[in-house]
Amino acid sequence: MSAIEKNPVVRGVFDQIAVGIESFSFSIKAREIGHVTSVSTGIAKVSGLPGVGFEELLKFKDGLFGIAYNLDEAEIGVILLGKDSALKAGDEVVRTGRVMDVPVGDGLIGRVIDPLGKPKDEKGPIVYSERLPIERPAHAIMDRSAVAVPLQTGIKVIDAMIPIGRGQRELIVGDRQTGKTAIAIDAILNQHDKNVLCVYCAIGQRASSVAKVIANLEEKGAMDYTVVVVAEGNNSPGIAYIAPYAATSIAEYFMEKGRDVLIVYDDLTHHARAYRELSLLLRRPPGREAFPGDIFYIHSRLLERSTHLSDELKGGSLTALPIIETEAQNISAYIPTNLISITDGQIYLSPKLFELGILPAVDVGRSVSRVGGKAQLAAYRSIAKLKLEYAQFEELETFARFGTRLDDTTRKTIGHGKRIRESLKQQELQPLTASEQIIVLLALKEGLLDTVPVEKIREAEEVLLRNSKDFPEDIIKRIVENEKLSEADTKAILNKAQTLLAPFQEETDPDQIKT
Ligand SMILES: Nc1ncnc2c1ncn2[C@@H]1O[C@H](COP(=O)(O)OP(=O)(O)OP(=O)(O)O)[C@@H](O)[C@H]1O
Repeated sequence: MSAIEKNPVVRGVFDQIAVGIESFSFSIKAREIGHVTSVSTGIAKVSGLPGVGFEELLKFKDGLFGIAYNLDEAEIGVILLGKDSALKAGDEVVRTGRVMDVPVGDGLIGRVIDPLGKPKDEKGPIVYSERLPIERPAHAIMDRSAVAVPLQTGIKVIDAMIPIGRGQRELIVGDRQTGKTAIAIDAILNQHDKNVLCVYCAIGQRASSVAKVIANLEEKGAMDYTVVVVAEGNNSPGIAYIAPYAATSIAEYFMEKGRDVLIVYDDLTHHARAYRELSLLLRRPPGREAFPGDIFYIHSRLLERSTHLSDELKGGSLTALPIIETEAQNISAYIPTNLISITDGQIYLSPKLFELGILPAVDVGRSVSRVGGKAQLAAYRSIAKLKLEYAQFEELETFARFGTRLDDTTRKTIGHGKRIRESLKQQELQPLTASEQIIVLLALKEGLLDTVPVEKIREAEEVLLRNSKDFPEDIIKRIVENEKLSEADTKAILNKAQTLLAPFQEETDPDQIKT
């Protein structure tokens, strides 16, 4: 051994080099590159990627992405997330090793984005806290709590007769142009002081309709607590397909932070159609109405993510208002029946009522809320009878049309029912607080409006609403705090209402002359 080799410092270096050589392992990371074999609207067939996983994100040229969907041995079917006009057979495709995800975080509030997380407004780049996969498993049963807190929509007919609770999934269903979007937007506007964050997801809507919704939200200050996710009608079907999942991941982020969130899917008919288009192009076998076999599953796994989390998981909630468009009022078509069975109730909008100017055109008889009743504010119990009275009226009204002579009781029921119908009308973009609703509906239920001519009901109601601040403050506070109204409270409200309604009362029975 030479003198240099005996030097302990040099020996130490030699030892370290020896250990390094021993532990060195040579590894080559293979990068799988496939090739496009064919392209059709919204999808591409790719070969040469044997290791690709289901729903893995694939990168095409020019920043175009796709989701691996059909995994056949010879080639895979890919859903394209963008314009495919430049794509052609032979182009390279690279695996990314990850699934599709979206940016989430407080920075998204007030923003309009596309389902890929890119901004669609002119407010600069999106600032986000993390990225979440768009498809996430729904929370397990043990993670969930019962629906116990109301989600006030501000719409009288809904809050009083078809109440929605936080964590519920309530379908809004109706023909085209029956006011479906209007109901969802009113529900969003009503959350301004309720600390509920909102996500509005437009799928396949016309750009002009989406612009109108955003303008309304902005004008009423609702963008301060809303995220808008837009997949327009002219986007590729892949974008429309992922939109509700991306929006749900954004909403879930806030829910998991303990916030109450409301999400609107406008609408899932377009979503189902986009998925049908993709499935047919991917040559999946068509079933009923040419929809693929897993059409029920794509919607159930989406809506199952809405829930009310347990206190251990911070107690946040995600309430879903999916919208579905029917054709010729056919609620027994495939997609409507699927969604009716997935959700916890439905608000049915009737084109007939819409034509008659009864807005919102909610058909109370065909609408139901399967869980919200338990979460409804206690004060609404004092007006619970209204729903029954309205149903009785609707039945009798049909008979009355035949010109039969009516007895006194029937005449009174019809007169009362007409006033209920008139009082349930409500302009869009004007949600009412719970106390305002209770004042009007209590006066209605106790018959104070029965002596007001039907054509003056709106005016009389406006007087009540204008003066709603003059009603005893402690009672209003109790309504909001979910306390039951005592007999004394009811009396106090009715006394005040009676004074305000005095100028509208007619001495004779206003229905006497007409029937
Ligand atoms: N309560 C209301 N008061 C006054 N106008 C209303 C009310 N509800 C809806 N409208 C009007 O009815 C029209 C249709 O409403 P909306 O766009 O909400 O319907 P939709 O069913 O969502 O339509 P689409 O089928 O195009 O999605 C709109 O012009 C809207 O302003």
